[in-house]
Amino acid sequence: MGYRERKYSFKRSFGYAITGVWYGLKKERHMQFHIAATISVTILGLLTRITLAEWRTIWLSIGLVISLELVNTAIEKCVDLVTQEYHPIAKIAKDVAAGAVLVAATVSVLVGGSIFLPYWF
Ligand SMILES: Nc1ncnc2c1ncn2[C@@H]1O[C@H](COP(=O)(O)OP(=O)(O)OP(=O)(O)O)[C@@H](O)[C@H]1O
Repeated sequence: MGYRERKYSFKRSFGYAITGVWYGLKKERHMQFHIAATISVTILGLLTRITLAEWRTIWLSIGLVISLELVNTAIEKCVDLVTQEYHPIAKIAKDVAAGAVLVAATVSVLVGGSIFLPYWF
């Protein structure tokens, strides 16, 4: 049976997904920036004593950015698998995927600012 026809158990599929997250954390320099930002925001949130509702918004923002960074990495890898040559469509695919991360990161900064700034000023 080819690997495409195999049905994996939930536990095994979960293991593959964790491997994917681990790859993103280890190899992607942008991901390391997101992790540093997550740690900083968590420390600031604890020091500022933000509310549970505010933590939920922060967690959603962090999840959105990190998830999109993982999808961006997956798209980059797929494009590289298809072509190592310059191709205008490869450029569009990678630029649009990177744009999705940029949009989410910008919204997260706005969310963080709108939560923290009123406490501080
Ligand atoms: N095959 C290609 N054809 C055309 N343009 C490409 C191609 N590969 C990359 N690019 C251009 O170079 C940019 C950077 O691509 P690259 O794959 O190095 O991603 P990156 O953003 O540097 O990601 P990372 O640093 O996380 O690997 C892309 O956004 C795209 O504009």
